[in-house]
Amino acid sequence: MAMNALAATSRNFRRAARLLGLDSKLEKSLLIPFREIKVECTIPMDDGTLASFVGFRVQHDNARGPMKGGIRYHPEVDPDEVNALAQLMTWKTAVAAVPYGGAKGGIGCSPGELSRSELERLTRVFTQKIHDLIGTHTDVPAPDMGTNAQTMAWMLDEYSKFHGHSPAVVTGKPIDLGGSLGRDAATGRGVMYATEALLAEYGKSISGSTFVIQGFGNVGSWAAQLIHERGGKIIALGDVTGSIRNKAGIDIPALMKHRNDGGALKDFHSAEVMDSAELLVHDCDVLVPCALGGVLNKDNAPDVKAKFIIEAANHPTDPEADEILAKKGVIVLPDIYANSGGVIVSYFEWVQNIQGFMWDEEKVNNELEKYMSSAFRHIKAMCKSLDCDLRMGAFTLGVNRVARATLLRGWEA
Ligand SMILES: NC(=O)C1=CN([C@@H]2O[C@H](COP(=O)(O)OP(=O)(O)OC[C@H]3O[C@@H](n4cnc5c(N)ncnc54)[C@H](O)[C@@H]3O)[C@@H](O)[C@H]2O)C=CC1
Ligand SMILES: O=C(O)CCC(=O)C(=O)O
Repeated sequence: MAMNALAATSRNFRRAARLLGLDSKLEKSLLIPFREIKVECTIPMDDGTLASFVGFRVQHDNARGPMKGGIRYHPEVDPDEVNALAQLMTWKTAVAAVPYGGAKGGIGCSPGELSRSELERLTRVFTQKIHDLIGTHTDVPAPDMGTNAQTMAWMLDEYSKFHGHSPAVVTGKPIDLGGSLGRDAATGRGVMYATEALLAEYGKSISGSTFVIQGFGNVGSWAAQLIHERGGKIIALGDVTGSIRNKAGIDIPALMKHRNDGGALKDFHSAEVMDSAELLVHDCDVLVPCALGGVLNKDNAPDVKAKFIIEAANHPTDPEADEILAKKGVIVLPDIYANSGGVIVSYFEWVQNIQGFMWDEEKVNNELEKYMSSAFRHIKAMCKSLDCDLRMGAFTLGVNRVARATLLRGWEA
């Protein structure tokens, strides 16, 4: 059973605040969100009936810049989860050293059960309800689970009806509307760079290591392709429809083709179907969760066999699981660093929109690699100076940067 996401994230924040010796009033102020928005979104469905959904945007902190974070469409979206994810964005943008604060949004819905036109109407109504609270220099949404570049195109269009053409109000847009080359792959590419950096610390590399991946959407499929390209052997993989394995390594380009042709994972010809409950505890060198939060908890952590966990998803590991995994000697690379490639390239997209100048893909990927490797060095330095694990190294790095910005702005009023 997973812990409440907000309780788990706040627990990690408080541990970091204690390690940093943060003033208790500043600690309290950093934890409370700047603003929580909850809106009713009622739309006509294709059959003529009305349906109502609840949309959220939590703007957690803006001390370091405009608030930034994705919009999730998923049935389990709730205020505590969005709040936790918004808080994680604040520490993540600080770890990545991009000039943003943190936010996250979502709508409680099942996107797979809505038609394209229903999704468009829902996105437009949600944007109408929040348009005066987001903006290029206040809060900049992006895609997350269940949303994509098309969702951002609808948000951009709806927002622009109120405020004039505003390409930098969302990132993760289609290239034709000012999206950045490389943004689609960026989170997965960042996961690959982060994995390389971590394995190198232990004298290992992607090539020759075995991987298990949960989630085969934007993040999971790009991570799988890039790990595969670098010689990593992906021996098991799963999504919401089921899981597959192949000891010799799954042929990822063939699986991509199968998926893009509309095939389900379980019908992929050159792998055997396995029980999804076994996926996260499958024997491997590196486990890469790329789907939901809370999937590694006190119930399954004792059975994890991976030596390394790369948190490509947000908040896949409970603090209770962290303790169990640490005792087993499993090294966990935390989400606020491991999946920061997405927001880093979102920053590049925003910069390009504001400058009105497009970068080529090579520049995007080279800059992404520089930001990822710099953040890793800074996290390692925090781990060394505070004698802590990678999660606390990343949290203390992020929290300290936000605390400094807050104090510099004159928090002591
Ligand atoms: N898209 C982005 O740029 C970023 C995403 N993330 C995080 O990465 C994770 C995945 O996001 P995306 O790939 O964008 O979402 P997506 O919607 O493109 O893909 C989600 C994947 O998770 C799978 N999934 C859903 N429920 C599952 C379950 N119960 N068991 C197994 N698989 C399940 C889906 O089948 C799908 O393959 C989320 O935690 C998200 O917050 C983090 C940073 C940036
Ligand atoms: O690209 C972005 O702005 C945010 C992506 C996101 O939601 C995340 O990193 O969790």
